Amino acid sequence: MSRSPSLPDRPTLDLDPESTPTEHLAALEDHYADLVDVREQLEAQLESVRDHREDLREDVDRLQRENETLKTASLYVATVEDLSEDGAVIKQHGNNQEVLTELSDRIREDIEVGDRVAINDSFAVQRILDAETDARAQAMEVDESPSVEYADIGGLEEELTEVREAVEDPLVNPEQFEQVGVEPPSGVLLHGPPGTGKTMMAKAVANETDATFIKMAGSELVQKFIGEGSRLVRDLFDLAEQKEPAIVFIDEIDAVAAERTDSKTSGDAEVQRTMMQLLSEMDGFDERGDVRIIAATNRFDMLDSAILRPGRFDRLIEVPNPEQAARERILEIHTKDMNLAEAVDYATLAEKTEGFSGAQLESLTTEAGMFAIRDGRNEVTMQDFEDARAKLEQESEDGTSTYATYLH
Ligand SMILES: Nc1ncnc2c1ncn2[C@@H]1O[C@H](COP(=O)(O)OP(=O)(O)OP(=O)(O)O)[C@@H](O)[C@H]1O
Repeated sequence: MSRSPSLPDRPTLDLDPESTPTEHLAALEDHYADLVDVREQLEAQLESVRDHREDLREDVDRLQRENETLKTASLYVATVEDLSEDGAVIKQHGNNQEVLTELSDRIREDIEVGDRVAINDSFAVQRILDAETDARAQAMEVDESPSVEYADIGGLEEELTEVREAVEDPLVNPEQFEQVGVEPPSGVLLHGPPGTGKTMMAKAVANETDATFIKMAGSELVQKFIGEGSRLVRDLFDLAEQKEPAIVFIDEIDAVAAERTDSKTSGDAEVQRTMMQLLSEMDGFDERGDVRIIAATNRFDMLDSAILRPGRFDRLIEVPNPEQAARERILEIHTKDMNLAEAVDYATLAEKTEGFSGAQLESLTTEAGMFAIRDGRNEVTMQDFEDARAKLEQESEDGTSTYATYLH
């Protein structure tokens, strides 16, 4: 709010040249008195503006402190059950404790019955949270029928066979496992550098088994509020059960399943709780029906061994960067709709792209196409691929490429 006090009028001095010296002096004295008066008014205004500035400073300090507390303290989540003159009746998630709590003016303006709110240790409402459905929709990607096919994946034949055995067979042919008397593997963990086709494989299996693909990034499970991460894990598995057959894909699982360090911060404990929820969902998996779970990580070395125990992620599949033949195949897949000059040779291109991931090879083909377009041609030449490679390597050296560390 801006406050601009109006300034007093500036006194003027009109001396009559005809006046006597006595009148002259009287006029000057009057003028002096006016000036003193204005000065007093201005000083009073200055004082009040200073007071106002002090008030504002105090407000800023208080808000900063509140902000800090909000950022650092662990908060609990509750639902607003009722609103009255006295405040709000809220029910805390997890223990279902009902409490009547007063509301600050700021919160009172916006709060409604049914809202999810963040509360502190003294049950004071700190924030109104986004609607649950939004949080859920944001955190999960649901694809009823992904379009990736096995044929779209270059290389990774053995890896794909393993994934299919562990995920597809139990969905398509469960009797086989019953007849032989073995439990199908619970969870499959794909590990390897970024952009090597882990997500693609999970999507392709979902497509080929007519299962719904439900993806959640591990980083989404690391939530600010106590109980929220575990709640999302429960939501994830409940949704999978509703949509069965379904494939649950948890990307970046290391975000919740990294080996604990010595730190005992509350954030760490919360991540630990989320992981325990994930493990317990997996342990109770048999009753879940046709739901299979695939997880992926680029940081296998960091994982907590609890997650790798039998009955959990007990099928580990490494997904490496592609070898020569696989690189040729990936280039072929990603150029199948491109108009290539005759001289474009996959084997030579594959030789020159050692160390590239599938995702980088895909960027290479797109970049090569862009060079042709910029040059006004409708045919992509070997030189375009060479220019594209130079550009990607340059970006990798400058650190502007997402895959920088994987380029040699
Ligand atoms: N083996 C492959 N065959 C064909 N295309 C591939 C292959 N690997 C990666 N790609 C291309 O790269 C894109 C990214 O791959 P994907 O998302 O499957 O990688 P990811 O291993 O899951 O990576 P991240 O670990 O970064 O999540 C794919 O959409 C695809 O176009």
